[in-house]
Amino acid sequence: MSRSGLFISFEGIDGAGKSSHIDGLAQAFRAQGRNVTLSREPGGTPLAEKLRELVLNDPMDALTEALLIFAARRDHLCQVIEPALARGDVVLCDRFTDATFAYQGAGRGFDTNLLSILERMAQTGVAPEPDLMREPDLTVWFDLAPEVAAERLAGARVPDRFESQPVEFFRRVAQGYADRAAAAPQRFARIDAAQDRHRVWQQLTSVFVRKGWLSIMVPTPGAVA
Ligand SMILES: Nc1ncnc2c1ncn2[C@@H]1O[C@H](COP(=O)(O)OP(=O)(O)OP(=O)(O)O)[C@@H](O)[C@H]1O
Ligand SMILES: Cc1cn([C@H]2C[C@H](O)[C@@H](COP(=O)(O)O)O2)c(=O)[nH]c1=O
Repeated sequence: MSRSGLFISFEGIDGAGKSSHIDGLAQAFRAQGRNVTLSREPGGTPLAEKLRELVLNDPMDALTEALLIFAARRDHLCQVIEPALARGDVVLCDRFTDATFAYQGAGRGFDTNLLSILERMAQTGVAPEPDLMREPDLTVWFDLAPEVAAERLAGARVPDRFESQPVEFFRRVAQGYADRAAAAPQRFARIDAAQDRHRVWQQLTSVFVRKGWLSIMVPTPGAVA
């Protein structure tokens, strides 16, 4: 029997802890017989990865930044996400369009009406249903205070154009995520990312079990039985 694809995005401010859990979820889905496509934004295709390098490192104005991000997203949808969903894969994507509304919209103060127009242009006409604007089936939001995220990231890596922003920027980004979640509560699952890794993993997997997408609670990756 063919299975429907699932498109799941992971969001949160830099350092919230998303990436620490995405591989574990991929393993959990694979253990239950699902094919998984792992990807990230900006990025996920050779072209989009080149655009990622520019967006994360080169100075540019806000419109250029938004256009490059949506160009990368369009390529990613065409080359990776839609084909994977058509095969019935579970697509686990580290960030998607909510990041654009949170970072470029709330963080940078870019016009969100214009972002909505770009979103419709970039995300429509790729799915088999011609009028469908592709969006995630579920968005897992790792909610963490910017001060805690900054402590976790301190000294961990050389900061890029976003990571080097002051804490006030991340307060606006965090509020941007909260607003997006409030506007689409049926799509969002909030994770309290201030908990320790084990509890974050438990809360995360319980979301998937409740939806019927994972059939059992999955042990924390690396945990000794
Ligand atoms: N629950 C946790 N408690 C304490 N530290 C954590 C927790 N989860 C992750 N970390 C640590 O915080 C740092 C950031 O985690 P991670 O890279 O997973 O975040 P992220 O949301 O993917 O960040 P980014 O989007 O900036 O890549 C890492 O050093 C990681 O080991
Ligand atoms: C998709 C997307 C991302 N960003 C920012 C957010 C992060 O600072 C970086 C990506 O780095 P990560 O370590 O892979 O999380 O890009 C953005 O500003 N707008 C977006 O749409």
